[in-house]
Amino acid sequence: MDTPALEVVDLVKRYGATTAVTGLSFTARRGAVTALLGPNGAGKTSTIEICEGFRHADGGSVRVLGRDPVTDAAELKPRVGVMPQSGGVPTGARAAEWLRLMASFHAHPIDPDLLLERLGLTSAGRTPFRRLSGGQQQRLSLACAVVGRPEIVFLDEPTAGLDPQARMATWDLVSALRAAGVAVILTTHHMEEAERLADHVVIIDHGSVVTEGTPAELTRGRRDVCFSTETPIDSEALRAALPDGGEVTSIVAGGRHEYTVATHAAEAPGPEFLATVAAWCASAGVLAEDLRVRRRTLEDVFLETTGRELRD
Ligand SMILES: Nc1ncnc2c1ncn2[C@@H]1O[C@H](COP(=O)(O)OP(=O)(O)OP(=O)(O)O)[C@@H](O)[C@H]1O
Repeated sequence: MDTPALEVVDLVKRYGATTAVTGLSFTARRGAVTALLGPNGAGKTSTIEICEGFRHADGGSVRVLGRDPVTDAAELKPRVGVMPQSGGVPTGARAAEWLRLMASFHAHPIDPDLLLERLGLTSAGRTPFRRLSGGQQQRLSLACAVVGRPEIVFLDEPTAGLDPQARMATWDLVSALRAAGVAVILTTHHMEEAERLADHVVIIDHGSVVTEGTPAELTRGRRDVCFSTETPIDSEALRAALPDGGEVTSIVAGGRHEYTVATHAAEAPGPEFLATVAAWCASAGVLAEDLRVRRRTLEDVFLETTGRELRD
């Protein structure tokens, strides 16, 4: 079996009295995108920075391409791409010159001009880093991380604050890296990003893994029945009509009442559950518009596993 591109075992990181990472373990494959999801302060950046060799662990172990990120740093440097959350490029450096310089450190780099074009940065090539927009700075950092054709690349919130076009260009690049056999490790707060890009999702909270799997595995077997109405319904009466009790929640959006009906049964609601909801609506004279079975999303799973309270 292939050795994993990244292996994190029982990782611990403390900052004074704060334990940011508490026995965290996961692995990441080559040719796959592994997404680390977690609320603010969950320990994602600390974990990534230890993997990058920028921070020392207080316990556990990390192997990047089978090597130790601190003691084998020199050997790993040309094989590992790093896009930090911010910075990494001198403020006065012109975008294209800097990327060409980065490319010159590698034996078989991607053509820097091609990469600039791909990320929509060609016209900003002569602009010093500090004068680039936030989104352009981010894309240049991404270009620097991948120009050397790394075997593994760490992207810390690569699309935070990007407009939809720039986000799409970033997603395309991540998909191309994956197809080329690169192990992509990314942190993100965008559930859609994880759902679309990730082969493996690791949800982290309070410094350890709360659940992990493919997006399909994580959302499997979880479905709700949803519909909307012009006027409010008697939610309690609908709940009472459900075979297993179930749960009816509602929100008001755009002046409409949107209902979500979930089952408490272990298995996903089947055709009869949908029929029960439809039959109750008919008997109550409720026109259930947009009635559908909705697969639960990664965002639902994220909120279920990490809770709804706000973090510092
Ligand atoms: N250099 C530091 N000194 C002290 N505490 C730190 C330091 N870096 C991080 N922490 C603390 O460690 C915890 C984990 O932070 P970390 O940045 O790893 O989380 P995160 O999951 O990346 O969060 P975010 O999504 O907000 O980027 C937080 O409580 C944070 O305040």
